[in-house]
Amino acid sequence: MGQGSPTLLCDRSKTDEFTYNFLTEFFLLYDNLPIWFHRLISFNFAWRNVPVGGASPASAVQNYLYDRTISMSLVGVQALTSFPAQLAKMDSRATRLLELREALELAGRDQPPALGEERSNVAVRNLTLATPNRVTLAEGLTFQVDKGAPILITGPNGAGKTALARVLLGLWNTSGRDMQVSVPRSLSIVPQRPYLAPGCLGDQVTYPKRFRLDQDAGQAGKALSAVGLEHLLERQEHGWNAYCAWEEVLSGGEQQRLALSRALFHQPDFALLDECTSMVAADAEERLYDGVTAAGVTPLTMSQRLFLPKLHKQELRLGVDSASRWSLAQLQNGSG
Ligand SMILES: Nc1ncnc2c1ncn2[C@@H]1O[C@H](COP(=O)(O)OP(=O)(O)OP(=O)(O)O)[C@@H](O)[C@H]1O
Repeated sequence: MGQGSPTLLCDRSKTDEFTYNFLTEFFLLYDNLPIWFHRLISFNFAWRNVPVGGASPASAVQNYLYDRTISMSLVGVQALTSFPAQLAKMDSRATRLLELREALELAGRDQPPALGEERSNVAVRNLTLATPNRVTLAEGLTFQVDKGAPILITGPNGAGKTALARVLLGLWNTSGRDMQVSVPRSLSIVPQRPYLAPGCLGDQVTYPKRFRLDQDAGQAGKALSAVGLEHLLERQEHGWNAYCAWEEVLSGGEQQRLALSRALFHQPDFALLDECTSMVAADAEERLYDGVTAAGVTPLTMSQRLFLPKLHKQELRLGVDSASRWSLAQLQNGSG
């Protein structure tokens, strides 16, 4: 390098020094950028950034090597500190894979819910009801629901009422020695918080089927009146074809009634009614349930309390303080 070179570099030294410091900081912080890039840039600036009246290129290289040693050490320390977190992530992935393998093995061994088989009743035998993280909610659960003989499934919060609904719908895994869970194909659910599909008023009643005015208006009209929502048809300017954000326009109780109207429209043989009238005025509940049974739908009613006992034949109580944590009783008032 000639004599004139340092003078030229001195003129640019302030900017270069700032850029050098900035880039060094940057690469120290974001060490996941390729190390070679860091080396290349740093070396380039170290070579050019000789301070005013100062060091030779040789000492600039020395500075660079010193910086690089520090930065590499920091990179190493950072890698070491992040290692436990990475290990935990790997461990959780491996655990999930093992769980999946176990679930697949179990599915091969135990009988899954016989969703494909046509059955005329709901039959559950020796079921161990458990959450996905294997907290047992009930053991040896056994009951049967025949057509026309509604069952009331009660229990406090967290007892497993919705969990049982999920098992019957085939959404949760089942286990238990000699276990049997058989349900008819014609089984639907009316949940506590209904899903209101984007679509017209007709679509809300016929969900998941798309509403066809010429085919569905009659049956949908009957279903809407049975749940006391016939006024919606008049209230909406476009009748069945009215569109709006239903979850904003309808009250909680109206949304629940609308969800119930779906069961009356489709008329499945059995329906899991999971606290589906919790927001409906108490004096209207009985009429709604009468409408369900009159439509030939047999309810499996999930409720925290003994609810409309005269409409149900038996009570399955979950969360009972015994070894198996459930009990089954016939209801004397069950209507025939
Ligand atoms: N996806 C899930 N993973 C793990 N545990 C769950 C899951 N869903 C529910 N649980 C647990 O399963 C237990 C039973 O829940 P479930 O919803 O069936 O109770 P419930 O009897 O319907 O209660 P509530 O009357 O409050 O609706 C609860 O302890 C709940 O925390």
